This record gives sequence, C-alpha cells and structure tokens, in this order.
Amino acid sequence: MQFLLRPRSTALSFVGRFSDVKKCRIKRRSQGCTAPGTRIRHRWIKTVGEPAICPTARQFCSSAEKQDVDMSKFPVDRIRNFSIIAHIDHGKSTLADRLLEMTGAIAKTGRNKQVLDKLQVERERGITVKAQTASLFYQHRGQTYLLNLIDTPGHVDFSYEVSRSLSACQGVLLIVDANQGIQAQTVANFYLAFEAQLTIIPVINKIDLKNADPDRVEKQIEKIFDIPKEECVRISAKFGTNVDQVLQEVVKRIPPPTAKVEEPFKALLFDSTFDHYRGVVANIALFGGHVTKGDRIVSAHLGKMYEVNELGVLRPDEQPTERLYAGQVGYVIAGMKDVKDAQIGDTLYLHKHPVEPLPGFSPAKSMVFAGMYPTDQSEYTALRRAVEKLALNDSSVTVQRDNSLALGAGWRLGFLGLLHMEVFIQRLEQEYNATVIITAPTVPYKAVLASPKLIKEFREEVVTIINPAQFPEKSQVVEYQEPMVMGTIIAPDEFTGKIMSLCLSRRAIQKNMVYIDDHRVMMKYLFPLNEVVVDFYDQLKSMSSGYASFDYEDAGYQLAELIKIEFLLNGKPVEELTTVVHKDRAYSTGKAMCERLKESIPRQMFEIAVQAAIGSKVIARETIKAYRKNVLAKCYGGDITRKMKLLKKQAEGKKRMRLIGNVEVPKDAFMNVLKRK
Ligand SMILES: Nc1nc2c(ncn2[C@@H]2O[C@H](COP(=O)(O)OP(=O)(O)OP(=O)(O)O)[C@@H](O)[C@H]2O)c(=O)[nH]1
Repeated sequence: MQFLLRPRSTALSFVGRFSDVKKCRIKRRSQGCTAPGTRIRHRWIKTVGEPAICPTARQFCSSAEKQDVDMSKFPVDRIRNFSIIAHIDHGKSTLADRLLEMTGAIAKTGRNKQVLDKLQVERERGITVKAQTASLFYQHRGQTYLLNLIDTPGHVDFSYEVSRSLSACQGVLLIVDANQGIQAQTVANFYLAFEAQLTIIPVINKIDLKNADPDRVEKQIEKIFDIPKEECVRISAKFGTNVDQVLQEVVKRIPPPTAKVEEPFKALLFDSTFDHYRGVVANIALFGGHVTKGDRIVSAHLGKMYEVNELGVLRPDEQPTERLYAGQVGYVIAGMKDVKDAQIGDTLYLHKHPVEPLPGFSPAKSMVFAGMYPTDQSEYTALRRAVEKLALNDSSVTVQRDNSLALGAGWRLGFLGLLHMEVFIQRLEQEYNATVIITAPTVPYKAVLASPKLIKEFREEVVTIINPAQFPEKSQVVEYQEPMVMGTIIAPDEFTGKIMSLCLSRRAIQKNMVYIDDHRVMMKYLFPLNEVVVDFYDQLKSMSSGYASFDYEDAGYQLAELIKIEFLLNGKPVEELTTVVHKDRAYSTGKAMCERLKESIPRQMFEIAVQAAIGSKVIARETIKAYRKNVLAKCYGGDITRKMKLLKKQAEGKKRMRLIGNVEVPKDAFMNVLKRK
C-alpha cells in the first residue's frame, strides 16, 4: 500500500511506505497532488488503486541525487537564468521534464510527464497555466553551473506570465514544433524576448515525428526572426534526443546575470503564490547582494517592512537554504498576509540599505469581465471565501462586489481572456467544490461623458464600463470607445480567402500579410476585442481544419458606435441581460437573445412579451403564449352573460399578473440565455 504524504517540516510530498514515513504529518491536501481515487483517512492521504500521480512525489524520490553546493562561494558567471517559451503544445513542459531528469533534479522514471504542471486543471487540460521555476545544477567541462529555468504557459491569455518571467532571465529557449512550424504565439513570444533584449536560442522540437520538417522550420526562423539556421538546435524532447546539446548551448550562449554579491541586496519579485499556512510565497530574482533568514526587508512599492522567515531555492520543490545570493532565483516567505503585499514587479531591499527600485512592469490588464453569482444564495459566504482564496493565488483576476435583482449578491470579475475565465471557474469547482452562474462576458468599453451630473457621479470624464447595465445613454456622452487588439493569424495559404472573409465579418482591418514560407501566410488584423473574445478562434480553427493559429495583443481604444440593448419581460427590464454591441449587430443580437429567452421560459397562465429594446424603441419581440385555462368548461349551454362574466374575470386576472410583472423565470433560463454559446 502506498501513501501520499505531506511532511510538516517541508513543502514536499512523496509516495512511500507507511513505515518509512510514520513521523510525517499531513499538512494539507496540496494542490494537484491527489490522483483520482484518492481519499482522506484520518490525517493521512491514502491512495486507493493507482498510486498518486503527484509530480512532487517523484521529485522527492530523487533527493539522493541532489548535489550540495556552497552557494556563498558560487561564482555568478556560472549562473544562467532562462525561460522556455513557445506556442501552445510545442513541447515546453516536456523539454523541462528532460532537463530536470538530465540534471538529476527528478528521477528518470520514464513516467515523468509535464512535471512542472502541478495544478489539477493543468494536468487535465494538458496546458500550462502558471509559470514554474526550477533550479538545476549542471556539470559542463568539469564545472558546476546553476541553471534557473522558468517553464511558461503558451496560451495568449497567459502571456502576462511569460513577460514577467522574462524579467528574471537573460535568455530564452524558443521552442518550435518541427511539424507545425512557426505559429502565432511563437511570433508573439519571440517579440517579448526580443524587446527584453534577451539571448534567443531557437529549438526545433519533435524531430521524431513522421511529418517533421526541420529544414522548413529553420528557413521560417531565418526569414521571420532573422536568426541564422546554424543557431537552431534540433531535438526530440519526448525521447531526449539532443537535449544535452540544449544545456550546452544555454551555458555557452546565454550570458550570466550582471548581479554582484558585494552590492546591497536588491531583488525583483516576479511571481507569488499564497499558502494558507505560511502566507505569501514570493519568487524573487536577486539583482545584487544577498539575503539571509531573519533579515528585515522592505518592498519598495508599498514601503512595508517584513522579516524573512524562510527562503530557499526551487528544485523544483521548495528547498530551504540559509541565504540567497546575487544572480540566484529563489523564494522568500516573509509574513506577507496577502498577495497584494507582494506586488508583482516590486523591488525588495534590506531595511537599512535602500536601493534604486528596478523598473518593474505594469500590472496585468483585464480584457474580459463577467458577473459571477452562487447558484443558490445560501452558498454566498462559502463562495466568497473560495473566490478570495483563489484570487490570492491568481493576482491577475480582478474582483468587485456586485448585486443583481435576479441572481442576488455576487461579483464582477475581470480576466485576461476567456480561457483564463474558464480555468478560474474550473478551479473554483474542482478545488473549492463551488457551483456558480457566470454571466455573458463583456469587454471594457469607455465613454467620454458629456453630462456634468454623470461626471460628478463617476468623478471622471472618461469612464471604463465593465458592467453593461451601467452603460450611459447616448445623450449623456460625447463618444464611446471600444478596446482594440492587433491579431496575428498564421495559416496555410489555401485558407487565406476564407480567413479574410471571416475577419471582415468581424469588423477587422487588415494591416499586413507576408509569406513565412512557400505555403504559409502570416496576416495582421486590427480587431475590436469584442469580436474575437468569444468564438472567433473556434471558427478560425474549424474553417482551417485546425491549421490556423491566432494571437493578439492590446492595441488601445478606438471610437465606436455602440448601443446598449435592454431586455424586457412584460415591460420590466432584466438588468443582467443588458448587452452592449456595435450598432451593426444590434438587431441580430436582440433577435437571437429574445429567441433564446423564449425557449428558456416556460409557458405561464398569462402571455409574456419578451422584448429587446434600444432606449424606448423595441427592436425584437417574441411572445410566450399563455396556457388558456378553460373557465367555461363547467358551463354547459346556459346564459351568455354568465360566460362573458367568467371570461372577463379571467382576463382581469391575467392583466393583474402582467401588471405586477409576475413572470416566473426559472434560474436555469437565465443561465441558458446568459451563458456563452
Ligand atoms: N512526438 C513528440 N511529441 C512531443 C515532443 N515533445 C512534446 N511532445 C508532445 O506534445 C504535447 C504537448 O507537450 P507539452 O510539453 O505539454 O507542450 P507545452 O508547450 O508545454 O504546452 P502548453 O504548456 O500548454 O503551452 C504532449 O502530448 C507531448 O507529449 C516530442 O519531441 N516528440
């Protein structure tokens, strides 16, 4: 029988025999460490059937292979800090597995699969959501090198994770799939690294595939990125082919950090997580000096002082050490109670030795907003706790309290994109057992206000509207603006015509089109964010048989003719259905939503008018017919005046119901209409 355990003294979990680990106590059920079939018994987690697939478990098994290196004497010129970046699924995490194995950080079991993807949602979806750091010791020509690697996510929604990881590095491995070639996120990630002036090593992965064409990919890299093909490394991360060459190139080509141990302590806080027992665990890159357990440190941005309780390196699990030195990447726990205390991009310094803060980086910008409510209001408090905890671990989510007449108390949440939103909700459901109603996503519009009353109310002239219900009327504004994005599409040229008409239908303006090789084109389009946020990528994928890739970046705001559509049930507006659309979409959206509402609301004793309206003008209408109760059923023959009296009474009853707007709308009707299709 095997047990998955979490010893009290360390953050490590491992699989072992009961007798080996009697003294250990489970601290908590750690994220991602529970395999299907795992259940908690007493204070132990017992794995039933399959042994736990806990990645951290395997790493502990390899602890014997860990080298003890005296970091105080470790020369900075033998440190390399680098990130692995690529388009989604091009093999970043698989390469990270091989690098961890080859440097002895984890045991070579043949079963290591995306070891650094620790969250349950990451393992289920097979994608990286959170960047992960690992410190490796590598022997090269008789010398030990310290390699700090950061595995990053590939999806556009998480590119903020990539850019902040790059701030702790001097170089990157740019992975490109030997079969798919350069894709949209390859280009986006290349430019992130290029603009940060990092050394870029192109790595062509999956050369074992039958359809691999590394020559073609090398040509693409030469043409698009202007990197000579001789600089590319060809590997198979899956089978470990040439992976050693990658390590050699890292040592040879990526420069060491310029940090000096003699300088005062100066560190960039580039990532953080929240542990309920120990508070904030901040990942830092040291740009100078050293920090020791017990030191008093200050965060430059907030000016708050903390005492370092624990620090160490990530190998890839936390391994506590006494000190961290210039050039190293590691973690500190310093009694920060809230992730907001650990502002990403902040500079840490020693209490008595203030330093010039590092440039840092701007906070993540929410691209998509949605309302979230408990399915049952009695679960509000539990859900509030879950949202707070999860938001602590994901500082790129913005949370504001919100109230809805139909759905009760809830929140308006801001996300970096739709996948980010889905991942957040999946984590709420899986990690906190919460069930929620999520409203239709909307993008942040801007309105330049004309009405002095509104300016006073909002306390500014240009307001950002994240809740369509608060969208100001046209008469009250000078103009509306909508967020724009610069989209990059890469696809085989046979699909160019179809893609162009799809983009046109999404109000996009073509900016550029180049051939990246004989058969593939790269197109640049300026899109309104609203047009790409929901289903654009799905449509693009299906029309190109899965061959097109898409990425976008923020491109500011543009003037737009926007219209607020309200939905009414028997004349009463339903606030949470209010939608903002471009004027050209108003009629089609109004009609489609009315039809969906009609399908979702059951027939009642009176007729229900479902209307879409722009101001006082109704633009679409559906009618839900009443059940006609036969009040005359018991009147056989008889007096006509009696029949008329009964029918009049029934009509009055219906009128009264309509008048008080007593439409019974089942909760799932809202969900059906609000939910994205
Ligand atoms: N045949 C083959 N498959 C590979 C190779 N490297 C990775 N894969 C497979 O490609 C898929 C994606 O690999 P990942 O390592 O998860 O890719 P990733 O870039 O980390 O993905 P994201 O984190 O989601 O962006 C997995 O099914 C891997 O097994 C390789 O060298 N050869």
